[in-house]
Amino acid sequence: MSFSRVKIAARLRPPIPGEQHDNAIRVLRQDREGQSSSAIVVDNPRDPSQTFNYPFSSCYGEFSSQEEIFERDVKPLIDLAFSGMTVTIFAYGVTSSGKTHTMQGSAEQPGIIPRAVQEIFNRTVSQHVGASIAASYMEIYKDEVYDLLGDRESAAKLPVRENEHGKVFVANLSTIPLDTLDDFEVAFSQANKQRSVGSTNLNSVSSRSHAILTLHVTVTDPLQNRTLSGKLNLVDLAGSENNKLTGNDSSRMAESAAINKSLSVLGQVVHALNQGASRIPYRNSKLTRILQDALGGNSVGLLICNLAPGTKFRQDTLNTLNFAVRTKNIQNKPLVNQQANATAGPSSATIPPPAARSIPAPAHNSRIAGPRPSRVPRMSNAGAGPRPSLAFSSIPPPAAKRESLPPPAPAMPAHLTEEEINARIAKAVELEVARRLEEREEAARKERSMSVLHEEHGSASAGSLQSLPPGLLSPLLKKHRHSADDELKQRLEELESKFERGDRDKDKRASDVLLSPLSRKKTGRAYVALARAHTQKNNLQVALELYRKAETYVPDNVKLKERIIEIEWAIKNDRPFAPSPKKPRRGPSRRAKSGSSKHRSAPDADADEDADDAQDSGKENTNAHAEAYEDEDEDKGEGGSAKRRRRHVKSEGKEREPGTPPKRRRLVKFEDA
Ligand SMILES: Nc1ncnc2c1ncn2[C@@H]1O[C@H](COP(=O)(O)OP(=O)(O)OP(=O)(O)O)[C@@H](O)[C@H]1O
Repeated sequence: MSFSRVKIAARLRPPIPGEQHDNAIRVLRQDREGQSSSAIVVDNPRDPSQTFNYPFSSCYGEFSSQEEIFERDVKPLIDLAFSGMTVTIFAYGVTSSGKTHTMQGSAEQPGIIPRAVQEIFNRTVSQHVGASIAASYMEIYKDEVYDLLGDRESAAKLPVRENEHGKVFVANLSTIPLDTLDDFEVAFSQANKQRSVGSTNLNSVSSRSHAILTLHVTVTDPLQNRTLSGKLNLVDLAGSENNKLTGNDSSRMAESAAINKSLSVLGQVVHALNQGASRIPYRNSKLTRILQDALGGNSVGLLICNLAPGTKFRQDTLNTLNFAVRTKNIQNKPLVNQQANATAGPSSATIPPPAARSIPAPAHNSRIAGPRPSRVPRMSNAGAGPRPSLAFSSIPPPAAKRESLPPPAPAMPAHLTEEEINARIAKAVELEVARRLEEREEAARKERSMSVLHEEHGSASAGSLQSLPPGLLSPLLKKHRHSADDELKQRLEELESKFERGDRDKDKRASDVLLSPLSRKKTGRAYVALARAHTQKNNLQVALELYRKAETYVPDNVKLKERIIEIEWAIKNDRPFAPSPKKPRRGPSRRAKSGSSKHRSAPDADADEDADDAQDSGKENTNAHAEAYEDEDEDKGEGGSAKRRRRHVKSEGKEREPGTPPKRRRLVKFEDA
C-alpha cells in the first residue's frame, strides 16, 4: 500500500487596517545551488536575537496571490480527485488569520473553492465526457452538523455514521448535482449566507463554525470499464480564539468554547497519530470524526496554515506552526475509489464509496429541499454582515485548452521491505539506547544513594557517563555482526559510518527512513540522551551534531531548538556549556506509574524534557491551540493546565545579561504539575 504524508503550506497574511505592523513573523526564501527553500521565521518571544525557523516546501508571504497558492498547491491535487482519490484541503489558524480568505476569497480575489470548481468544470468539459460533478456542504456548529444546502432556519442536526466499510459519513446530507458553474455559484452563495458568522474584536465576519464543502467527481472510464469516484473536501475551519483578544460576549463564548474544544481534539488526534497510539480519539468531536479519512485515513491531505502577522499573534503563530509540524508526520494511505461498470460485474479490487445519500438536483436556482424541521435554535449572525459573495467570472480562463488529462500523479512509493529493515534498525537502536540508559540510571541511583549532595552539584551522572562506549553505534554493529540479515548489517554499517563522519545530509536521509512516529520520537530522545552525555564531557561539537541529529527526528521540539542555539553560542564564544542540573524527582511520575515507557524513567530528566516538552514554549495564551498541545497530559483538568500556565508566566520576564549565553527556561514537567 502507498503512503502519503499530509502536505503543509503556510500563508502569512498582510496586516489589515488598524493592525500594528512589525516583523516578528516573516517568510524566508532562499535559493542555493539551484535549490530553493522557504521557511516561516518567528522571533523567539524570550530572546528576540534568536529565531525559530519552520521550513515548509510552500511558504506564502503577504504579497502572495490567491492564484499562486492555487496553481502550486491545489491544482495538482485536482488531478488526484480525477483519478478516484479523496483529497482533503483544510485551512487552519487562529481567528482572523485568513482561512476564509484563502478558501473562499472575495469577488476581486477568488480563493481555492471557486478556483477548484472552475478547474473541475474546465477539465470535465474539455476532457471527460463521462464525468459528473456534485456537491455537498455542511457546517459543524457547536459540535452539531447542519446541512448548508438545506434551509438552515429549520435545519435538523445530522447524525454522523459509519458504513459497513468503516467509512464515516453524514447521514441525510444533501448532495446536489452540478451541471454548470452557475449551478454551483448560486447554491454556494446561498449556502454561505446561512453559515454562522459573528463579529468579534478580531474579525467582523468571524466564522463561528467549521465548514466542509465536498466536490464529488465521478469519471467513467469506458476503456477500462470502470467508474472512478474522486472527492475534494475543502475545509474552512473556525479559528481558535483567545477570548482576551476577541472580547467575546457570553453567546460568543459558548461558540468559542465549542470551537476551541473541537480544535483541541484535533490536536489530540494528531498527537495520538504521531505517538502511534492504539486508540485515536476521533470520536471525541464531530470535526475529527468527519475528518478521520484525512488524518491517518485514505485521503490525500493538504493543511494550509494561515498565520496573522506581528507580535500580537506570535504565540498563536508558534502554536499553529507546531501543530503543522506534527501534522506533517501523519501518514495517510490513499485509495482509489473505483467501481466496475455494471456490464462487467463487480470487480474484486472495487472499493465502494461511502454510502452518502444523494438527492435529486433542484431545478436551476430553486431552493434545495431542506431536511426535517427541528427545534434546534438558529444561531444568530447579529453584528456580522454576510461574507462577501464570490464572482467566478473574475477567475481568468485557463491559458490553453488541454488536449488530454495529465497522467495521474504517480503513486507514492511504498518500499515495504525497506520499512521493515528500517523498523528493525530503529528497534535495535531503541533497545540499545534503552539498555544504556538503564545502566546509567542504575549507576546514578547507586551514586545518589551514596551522596545526595554530590548529585545536587550536577556531577552525579558524570562517572556513569564516562563508561559510555566511545563509538555511538559500534556496539550495535558488533551485536549484529554475525546476524544472518545482511541488509540489516549493511544498514547499521551505513548508519555507523555516516554518523562517525558527521555527514549530515546523508545522516538526515538515514533519519528520514525511520518511519514510525513513535520510533522517531524514541530515537530522537535517544540522541538527546547521547548528546547530553557528550555535553557533560564538554565535547560540544559532537553534542551539537547529536542534538541536530535528534532534531531531524523531533523537528517540532522547541526546547531542542533552544538547546542547539545555546550550544552553538557556547562553541562560537568558546565558553563551556553546563546544562542545568537535574532536579531530584519528588516521586514516581504519572507516566512511570502507568509503566507506559521505561525510557521516561531514565535519569536524564533534561534529555527527557528536551525530547518531550516541545510545545510548552510560552503557553500564556488561554486559546485552544495552546490547549491542543497540552494534550500529552490527557487527564488533566482545566485547573492543572492553568496552574502550569501560571508557572510559565512566572518564569518569564528575566532579561539576559549581554554577553551571557541564552538561558534555558526550566519548564515545569507535566508530572510535577
Ligand atoms: N492574504 C490576504 N490578503 C488580504 N487580506 C486578507 C488576506 N488574508 C486575510 N485577509 C483579510 O483579513 C481579514 C480576516 O480574514 P478571514 O476572515 O479570512 O480570517 P479567518 O481566519 O477566516 O477568521 P475566522 O476564523 O475568525 O473566521 C479579512 O478582512 C480578510 O479579507
